[in-house]
Amino acid sequence: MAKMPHLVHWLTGQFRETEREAWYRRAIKPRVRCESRLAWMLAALIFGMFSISDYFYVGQSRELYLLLAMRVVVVGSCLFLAWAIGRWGSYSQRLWLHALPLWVMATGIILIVPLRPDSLSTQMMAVIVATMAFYLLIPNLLTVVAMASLYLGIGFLCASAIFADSSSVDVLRMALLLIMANAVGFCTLLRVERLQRKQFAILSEERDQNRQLLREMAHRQSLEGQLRRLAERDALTGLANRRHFMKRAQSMFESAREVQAPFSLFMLDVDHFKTINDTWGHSHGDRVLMEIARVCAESLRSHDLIARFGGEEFVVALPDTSLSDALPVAQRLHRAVADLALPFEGGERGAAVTVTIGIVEARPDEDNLEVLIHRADKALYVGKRDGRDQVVACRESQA
Ligand SMILES: Nc1nc2c(ncn2[C@@H]2O[C@H](COP(=O)(O)OP(=O)(O)OP(=O)(O)O)[C@@H](O)[C@H]2O)c(=O)[nH]1
Repeated sequence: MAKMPHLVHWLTGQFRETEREAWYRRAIKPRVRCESRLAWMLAALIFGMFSISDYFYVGQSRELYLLLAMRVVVVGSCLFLAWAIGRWGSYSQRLWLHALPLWVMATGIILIVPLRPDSLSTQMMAVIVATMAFYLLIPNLLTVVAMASLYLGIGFLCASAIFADSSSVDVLRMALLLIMANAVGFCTLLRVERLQRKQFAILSEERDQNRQLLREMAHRQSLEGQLRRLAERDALTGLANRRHFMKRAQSMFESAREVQAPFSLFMLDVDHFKTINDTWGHSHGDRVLMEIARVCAESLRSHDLIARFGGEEFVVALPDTSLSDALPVAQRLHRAVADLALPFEGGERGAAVTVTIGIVEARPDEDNLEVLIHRADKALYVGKRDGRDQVVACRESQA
């Protein structure tokens, strides 16, 4: 958890780190734009409405027209600036745009003193309300508001002394009231600024932790996936391994039995693989196995299952396939392997590799996958015994 007391400046209420402060201001930009626009529209409306009291104080005179002209300029400027803030106010880059209406409004309030010197007490109240509104109603940075409020207070006191002939005691009384209003507004806004930033810091930290957590979860899931694949795959050929084959083939076999669909299986064994190893080396033998795995996998349908059963032996499960349909598939694999041209180290073309395949179809009463594999093995043995390089189907009579 971040150390909050050191995070925010005690006097300005801003983050000490400029990067973080800029990030915060960017984050609250839309809200500030919207609230500022509404607040300035409201402030301009109220300031404009005081034209009614102008009429009662000064009557139809030159001062009234001057007051009306000044109010129109201030209201118009504030409305224009409210629109500009809504459109361009960024709060982090164009701070002056947010400060400008404060200074315009403050100038308008100060200018009332020479034009309506008789209503100083009402104006004093208006200044206090305006000061509080600067601090609490219109979103702005504390430093910006404090400067504008200082300008309003000093300007008003000076105007009162010069144009309303206020005594020094009255000016002092008004100065104390303004100091009080400023102190209350400053402390309240400082508290709000600090609280909002602390809240933002906590939220960002939580968001960072969540993101980190999500990253870790994704990493963990991908590791689990990798581990699962490693546990299910044969490291050399990338095909399913024996254990995974038994699990999946069993469920395929059971599904086929449930709907009484045909189910075939064949065992494929590389001929004279020992000789290949002994003649060309173990790594060439590995390449032969990988190539056979590749061509076999490419020749099968997506819902067939091929696995390396062990050594140079492969097994294929063919759901929804009868023996008569499995036979051409096995012959296709047999041909594809025979057509393989496996170059040796140095580019020399290798001798043809052949395979023997034993095929079997599950009987309707058969419910044991191991027995089915055993029968396919027997057909394979027959093929090996009869000279290899062939496809042998296990007929009922051979079972
Ligand atoms: N290169 C390589 N050889 C392997 C691998 N697994 C098993 N072998 C070898 O495969 C050979 C299998 O030999 P055998 O069981 O006698 O079979 P074969 O020579 O193919 O003879 P037949 O099957 O009767 O045609 C052995 O020499 C094993 O060492 C492997 O992953 N890579």
